[in-house]
Amino acid sequence: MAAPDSPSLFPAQERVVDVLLPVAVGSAYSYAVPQGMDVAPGDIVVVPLGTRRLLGCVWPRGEDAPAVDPARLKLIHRRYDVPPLRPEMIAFLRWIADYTVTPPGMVLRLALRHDESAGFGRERTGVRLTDKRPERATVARGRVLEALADGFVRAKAEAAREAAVSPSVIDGLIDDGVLETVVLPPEPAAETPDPDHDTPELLPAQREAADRLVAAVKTRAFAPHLIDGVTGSGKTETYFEAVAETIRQGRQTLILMPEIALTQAFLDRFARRFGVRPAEWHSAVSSRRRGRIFKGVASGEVSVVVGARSALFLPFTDLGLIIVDEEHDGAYKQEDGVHYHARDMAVVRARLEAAPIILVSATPSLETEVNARRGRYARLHLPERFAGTRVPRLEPIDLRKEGPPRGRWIAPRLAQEMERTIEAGGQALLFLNRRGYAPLTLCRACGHRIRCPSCSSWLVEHRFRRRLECHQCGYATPVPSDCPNCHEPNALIPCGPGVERLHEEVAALLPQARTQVLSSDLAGGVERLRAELKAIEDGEVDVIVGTQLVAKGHNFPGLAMVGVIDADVGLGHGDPRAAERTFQLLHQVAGRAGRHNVEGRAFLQTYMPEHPVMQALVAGDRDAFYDREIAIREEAHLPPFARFCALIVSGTEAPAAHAHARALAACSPFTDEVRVLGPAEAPLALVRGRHRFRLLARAERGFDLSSYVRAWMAGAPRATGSLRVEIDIDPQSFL
Ligand SMILES: Nc1ncnc2c1ncn2[C@@H]1O[C@H](COP(=O)(O)OP(=O)(O)OP(=O)(O)O)[C@@H](O)[C@H]1O
Ligand SMILES: [Zn+2]
Repeated sequence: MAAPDSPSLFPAQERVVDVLLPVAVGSAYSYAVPQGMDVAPGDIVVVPLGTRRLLGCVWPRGEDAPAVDPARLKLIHRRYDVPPLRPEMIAFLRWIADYTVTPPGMVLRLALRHDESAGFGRERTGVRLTDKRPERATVARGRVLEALADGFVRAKAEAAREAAVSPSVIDGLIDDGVLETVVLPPEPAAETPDPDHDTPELLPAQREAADRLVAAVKTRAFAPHLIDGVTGSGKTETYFEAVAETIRQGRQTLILMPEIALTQAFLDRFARRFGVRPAEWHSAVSSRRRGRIFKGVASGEVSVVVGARSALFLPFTDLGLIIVDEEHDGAYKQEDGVHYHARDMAVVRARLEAAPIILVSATPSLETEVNARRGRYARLHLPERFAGTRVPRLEPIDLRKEGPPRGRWIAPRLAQEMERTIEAGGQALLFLNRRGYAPLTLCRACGHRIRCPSCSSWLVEHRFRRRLECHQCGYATPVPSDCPNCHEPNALIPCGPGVERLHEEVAALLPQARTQVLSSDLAGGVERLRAELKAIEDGEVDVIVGTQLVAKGHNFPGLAMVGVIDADVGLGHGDPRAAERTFQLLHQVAGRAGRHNVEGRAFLQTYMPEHPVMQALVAGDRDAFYDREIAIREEAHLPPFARFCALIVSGTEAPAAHAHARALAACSPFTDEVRVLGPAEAPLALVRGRHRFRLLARAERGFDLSSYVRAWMAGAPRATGSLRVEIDIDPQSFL
C-alpha cells in the first residue's frame, strides 16, 4: 500500500525497486530510490547491506510483489557507471539459477566479479607543439620538434619514444611553453581487429566449413555447430573466418578456452590474423584491466574476448558469435559455488542472444557427439591435417611382456624410440598425469603410508620443493627423516612415479638431452609456463615430461613422438565417464606429435592392451569408440540418455553428515520418473576435514530435474551447524 501522506509526486510503488545482490539468498531485496535518481531493471547500483556497500543489479519486480513503504527501506546509494545489464543477460542469469538450483544472487556474483574501484581507466597526458620555438636549442630538442612537426597529439611517453629522447626533455619543452599538454581519454580496453589483416588460403574442406559458418553469422540466428576436425586440421583458422565476419558486422565475439596456459600462443595467432590482440579475460588478468574490459564489453567498444569459463558472464551488448574451443575439456565444469558447465551454458546464452555458436574439438564430448548425430548440431568435418601428415596411431607397449625393470617406468622399447627421435633432431614428449615426485610415501619397516591429516588422500612427495603435499587441500609438510608411525630412521620410500621422478629417469637414460618438466604446480606461475611453452615451440627442448597440461591444444612444430607412461590410470574406478575421458586425453596427447613436417608416432604403455578404449586408440578408429560408448550409455541409462543430479552432503562430524544425507533421501518427493540412490560415502570421503556423503537422483532424459530438486530442497530439513549440501546438476565428477 502506498503511504497516503507520501511527500513525493510519484506513486510510492515507483520509488521502490528490487535489487539483486551477489549473495547467497533466495531473492532480491527492496530498496527506495532517492529523489532525482532514475533507475530501471538491469541498472547496476551501489546499495548498503548491513555495514557494507555492495554492487547489485536492479531486478525485474514480480507483478505480485507486495507493496512496500519506501520510508521503511534503505536508499540506493548511487548508480554505478556502466551500461545496464540487458534483458537477454538477465534472462541468462535467471536461467542458470533455475537450472543449477542456485540462489540467483550467487549467479549474479559471477557477472559482477570485478573490483569496483578498478573500473575506471586512468587518464593520460598527451602533448602537442605550440607556435613557440625553444630559446635554447639542443640536438634532442630538435628531434622532438621534428617528430611532432605534424601537429598531432601524442601521449608523453610515445612522444619521447618517437623522438628517442628521455621524458625529461619533453618536460623541459612543456615548461618552456614549446609543447602544451592535453588530457587524453583512457587507453581503449582493446583495439579493433581488422577482419582482412592477413587472410589465409584455406584448404577445400576448411573453406567449405568456413563458408557455412560465415553464412550462419550473417543469418543472425541461434545455430549450434560442431567443428569436428582431426588434431592439427586447422580448426582455429577455420573458425577465424566466422570471427572475421562477426567483426565486419560490427558485432561481438566470445571465444572460450579451457586453459589459461593455452591463451598466449592463441593471442599471438589471433594477432597475426587480425592485426591486434583480442581482450583477454581470466583470473591472471589484473583486476584493474578486468574492470576496463568489463566496461568495454558493456559499451560495445571491445569486439572480441578470449577467456576462461567466467568470460561467459560478461555483459556483451551485441553478441554475434560464441566459440567454445576444446569443448570436451573437463575444465569447463565449475565444481564449486555455482555448479555449471560453461559449454552447456554457452549454448543457452547463444540461444537467448539469437547467435550462432561453434563447438570445436577433435574428440567431442559424448553429449555433443550425440547432438551432432541427431542433427541438433550441424557437424563440419575437417578430416585431414593441414600439414598433410597423418594423425599418429597409438602403438601399444604391453607392460606385462616388455615392461621396464623394477623401480623404473620407461619400457626399453620406449627408451629406444626416444633416443632415435632425438638423434634425428626431433622432440619427444612423455605424458604422465601425476604431479610431483612420487604419489605415495611408505615406511619399509612398518608399512605405514603417509596420508593427509584432513583428507582421505595420500601425501605426494614434491622433491623440487622437498615437501609432502596434499593435492586435495594443499596441506604441506617437510619430508620427515623417520617414519611418523614406528620412528624407524631412513625407512621411508617413495612409491610410484610422478613427473619429477620420470624426469630423473630420463636424465639417467639420455644424459645429453635437454629435458623440461611441464606441470601446472611449479613455481613461477603462468608467466613461467608461457616461457617454457615458448622454449618448446622454438625447439630449445629435446624431451618434455608433462602432466595433462601438455595434452591440450598445443602446437609444437618439432614434436615427433609421444610416450604415454601409464595409459590405464584413468580407467580404474567406476566413474561412468572414465572411458570417454581416457579416450579423449590419450587421443589429444598423441595428436601433439607430427603436426608439421615429420610423421608423428605415439606409444601407449598399458597393462590392458585388450581394453576397448586401447583397442580403439590403437586402431585409430574414433567412430568405433563413440558407437560403443553411446550404446553402453543408452543401455545403462547414463547421461546423455538420462539425467543426473548429485547432492554432496558434508560436515565436520561424519555421523551428523551421514544422518542429514539419510534424512534428505527419506524426504525426496516420490515419482516414478526419478530414482534417488544413496546416500553412500563419497570416494573422496574426507576433504579439508569435512566428511562427505553422496546422493544421486536419476531421471529420464526429458524430465525437469531442476524443478524436482528445488521442490525436494524446499521440503527438506535445513542443514544446520557445519552441515552443507551442494547441488550438482549434470555432475561430471563422481568423487
Ligand atoms: N589454411 C591454413 N593456412 C596456413 N596455416 C594453417 C592453415 N590451417 C592450419 N594451419 C596451421 O596448421 C597448424 C595446425 O592448426 P590448428 O592448431 O588450428 O589445428 P587444430 O585443428 O586446432 O588442432 P588441435 O585440435 O590439435 O588443437 C597451425 O600451425 C596452423 O597455423
Ligand atoms: Zn588434504
